[in-house]
Amino acid sequence: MVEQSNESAFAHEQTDHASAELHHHHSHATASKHIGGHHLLQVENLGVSFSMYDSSDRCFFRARKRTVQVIHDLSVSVHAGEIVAVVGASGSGKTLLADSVLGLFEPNATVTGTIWFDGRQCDARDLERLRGRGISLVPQSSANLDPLMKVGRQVRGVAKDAEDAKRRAALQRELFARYGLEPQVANLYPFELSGGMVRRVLLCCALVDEPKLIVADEPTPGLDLDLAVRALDDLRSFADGGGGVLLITHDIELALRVADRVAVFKDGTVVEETAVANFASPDLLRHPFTKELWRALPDHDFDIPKGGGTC
Ligand SMILES: Nc1ncnc2c1ncn2[C@@H]1O[C@H](COP(=O)(O)OP(=O)(O)OP(=O)(O)O)[C@@H](O)[C@H]1O
Ligand code: NI
Repeated sequence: MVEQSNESAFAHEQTDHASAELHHHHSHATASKHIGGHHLLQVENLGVSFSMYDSSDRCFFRARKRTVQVIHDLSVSVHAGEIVAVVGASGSGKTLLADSVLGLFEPNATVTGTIWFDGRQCDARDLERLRGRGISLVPQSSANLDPLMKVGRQVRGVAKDAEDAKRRAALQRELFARYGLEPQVANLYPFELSGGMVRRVLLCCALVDEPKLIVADEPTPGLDLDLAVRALDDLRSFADGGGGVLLITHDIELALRVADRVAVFKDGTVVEETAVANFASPDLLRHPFTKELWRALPDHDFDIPKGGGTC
């Protein structure tokens, strides 16, 4: 049961008790400002909770609301040029983190904390405005494509004016060429695409908006290993071109192949944010859960691709 009164998503929080948060941050203005300006994305002390009717209470008229805290005290950051992988178990709240960064809030959600993007502190409305204009989502599945619209038109998206339409058309052709999609793919409908083509089309949809940050929510499930690796390579080249990527995945092996840093997500929070290079040895990992993840890796002499970022 969803409460419709929009009890408070972020925007509301910004006016009341998050104003306390704002003040809190001002009290260490230098540190916070430095952090906020230094990173492309900085999420600090994010909390997401939902108010719900208690399903154990069978009498409708007596139904009481309760609050479920799904994300608490979560901090994570992404520099320009960097892929930060958020790894964690299913159902632990990873998608809610993605939604929060994109300013997508359920009506029964209460979101607290601070999000900076490109040096600016953002409230819910700012994040909504940034969606597709700075921050773009690469969603998990073709369910995000319109089944009745040719993919070329979907990739080009909605243009502001004639000039923007021209720019988008040129960029769509360029992106198709870059990602190995034949020009005539633009005239196909989503059902005519293979799994690998869908993945590249979804990436092109995000890239045509020329974002600074891509949030990729589980971009690899359902792809065979070869395609999964190529999907991540595409994100890598975006980051190498100066973009930032928040890569949400439960596949730590793939994350270690492509990311610079890993944020380990457990029970609704990030318990450790560490350079990929630290996965070379469990002694370099701090949290017991991260060490556990390390032990679960099938092959411990994998290639650590690069030195990894430092914070
Ligand atoms: N609107 C909502 N009201 C109540 N609970 C919600 C709502 N949206 C999400 N949740 C709960 O939040 C929890 C985290 O969900 P989320 O989808 O973020 O997890 P996830 O880590 O992305 O999982 P997966 O790996 O399966 O994609 C789930 O238990 C879900 O039931
Ligand atoms: Ni998810």
